[in-house]
Amino acid sequence: MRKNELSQTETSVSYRILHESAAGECCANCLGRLKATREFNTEAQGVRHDMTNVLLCPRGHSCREVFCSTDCVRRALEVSDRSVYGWHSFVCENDLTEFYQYARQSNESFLIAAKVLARLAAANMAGYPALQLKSSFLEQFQLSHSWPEVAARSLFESRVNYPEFVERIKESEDQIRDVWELLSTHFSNLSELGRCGRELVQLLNLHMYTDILACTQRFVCAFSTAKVLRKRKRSVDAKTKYAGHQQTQSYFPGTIISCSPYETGLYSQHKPTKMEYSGLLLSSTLGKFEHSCIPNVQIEVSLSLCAAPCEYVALRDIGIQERKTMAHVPLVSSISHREQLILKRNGKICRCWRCSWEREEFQQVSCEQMKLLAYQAQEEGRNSDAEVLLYCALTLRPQDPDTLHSYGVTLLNQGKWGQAHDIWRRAFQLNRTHHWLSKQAVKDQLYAARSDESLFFASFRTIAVDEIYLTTSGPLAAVCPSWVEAAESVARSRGGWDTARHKAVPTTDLPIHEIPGVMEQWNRLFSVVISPFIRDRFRLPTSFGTLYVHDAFVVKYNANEGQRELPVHTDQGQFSLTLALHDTQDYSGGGTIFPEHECIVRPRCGDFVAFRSSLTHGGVPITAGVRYIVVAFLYYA
Ligand SMILES: O=C(O)CCC(=O)C(=O)O
Ligand SMILES: [Fe+2]
Repeated sequence: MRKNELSQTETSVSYRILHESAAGECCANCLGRLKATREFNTEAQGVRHDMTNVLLCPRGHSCREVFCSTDCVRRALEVSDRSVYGWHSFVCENDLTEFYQYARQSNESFLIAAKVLARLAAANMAGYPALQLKSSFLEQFQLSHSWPEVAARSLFESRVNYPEFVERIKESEDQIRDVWELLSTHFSNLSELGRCGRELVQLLNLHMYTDILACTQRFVCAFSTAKVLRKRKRSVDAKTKYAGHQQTQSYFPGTIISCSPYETGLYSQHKPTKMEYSGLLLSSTLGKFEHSCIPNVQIEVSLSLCAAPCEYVALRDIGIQERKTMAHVPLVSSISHREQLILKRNGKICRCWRCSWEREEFQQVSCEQMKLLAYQAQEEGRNSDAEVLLYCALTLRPQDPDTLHSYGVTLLNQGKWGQAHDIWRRAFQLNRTHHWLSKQAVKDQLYAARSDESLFFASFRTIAVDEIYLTTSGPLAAVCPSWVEAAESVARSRGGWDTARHKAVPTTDLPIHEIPGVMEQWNRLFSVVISPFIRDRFRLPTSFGTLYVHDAFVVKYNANEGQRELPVHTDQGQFSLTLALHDTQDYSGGGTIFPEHECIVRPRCGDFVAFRSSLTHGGVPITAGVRYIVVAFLYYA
């Protein structure tokens, strides 16, 4: 299976009733499936239930609860001779209605837990600990079951296969713990519901794990659970908009991420800042993936109103014999923390190479494994870890071109621009046939640094001191039309523009050094205009270093097809520039947006905006016409 391929898709059990009630799905009392059908109407944004086969709550249905039989209605509502409230009397039309409605808007598991709470609360409210009594009653008959088991059994009465249930409790302790953690997160929101919410929180105790399982098992026996992160999906990037763009990054590999249909695509996946838990996934497939700290599969969930399709995406090439693994614990944590979590969850410690490496059992890790660990570390943004791993791999195989290439990348990712290019240059001397290294060497040679040829400082406007400067006298206006023409002619000869050169935010572009004629002019203008301007504005003394080009390319935005905009991102360099090759009258919209400064800069033809690459910026959507720009990423070394 190749990297980024989907191994399978399925619709998870949970989330099917996210944002809506369980009505129409199952009986409120016995949780048995109802025959009622459910229709989802996207236009009306609503759900319509066919209620012909179900019984509504006889108290007026403000609770919107439904039952499968008169027997269940009776059990839910009856006040028995021991004056125990039926659990539903307790939630329907009293203090708890608000809580219950809140539960409805939350996810399935929470709803089920809410029912458990209601049942326990009902028992306690009457001053009659019914469940415990049942337990002691059974003890008289010398049945050796713990009270939570009996309690669980009592919730289902005779409808549950009890031996199987007890077996499952043992198997599923970790999952129950997960359910519990998730529920307790939700419960913390209960304080907002005032007194009754707070009282319910008090009722929670450890035994509830089993109760929750008892309630969920009817639905989801043998289903595992996992937390779902809200993040942009890898599979979306790999497959859709920029087809053929194979390199995607994963910041929490192996964990489950989700993509809400309401999220806009404006923010790129680069540098995610937030991990947000958005729900609990109950799925039949999840349990089949073993844990590994170097997982090869990531599970991605699309949240929608009526179903939650899961996709299993390969994080790297997976051999036929290889086991598919995912991470059961957050991989961003330290080895000791991971050890604790994995031990608690799986009852054993993890024996993957990553753990061996981090436990400093270095002899256990081969050179190939070090490389793999380094690639994973790079994907997770742990570049200093990757640097150490690659350094060690290089002590074993000092001339390995792929390792040298990755070593350069990992230096680059840490802002060590000069060192990275140095390594690549030396690696090329050792391996002149290596595809990537030779391409890089050609590029570096073409952009070879020259000293500044003048002290020509273009006139400018300061947009933000020490951050963004805009030239105003159009110092490069003379070359712009011919550059656009040259780029279009190269694109025609190649059968189109490139869309796969940039990892985080792919642009429709062509590299300057592959456009004949433009390269030479660029180099001259770079040393006459661009370099002096940037060094002067950002105070980079000639005595300490030189300004180099890491990458430079012509970008084409077209309102009618292809790229119209660029998500907000940061660039790969220390200084970036955007040079306008067209006049602003030739298109509508467009420009470089700097959200932190709340400004959009639209240079005139021949002017450029220079800024620090670490500043977030993006390309504003164009609404008509075509916009050509040159983008360059520079570093000072
Ligand atoms: O469209 C723009 O002005 C921004 C382009 C850009 O930021 C990039 O290509 O990295
Ligand atoms: Fe950029």
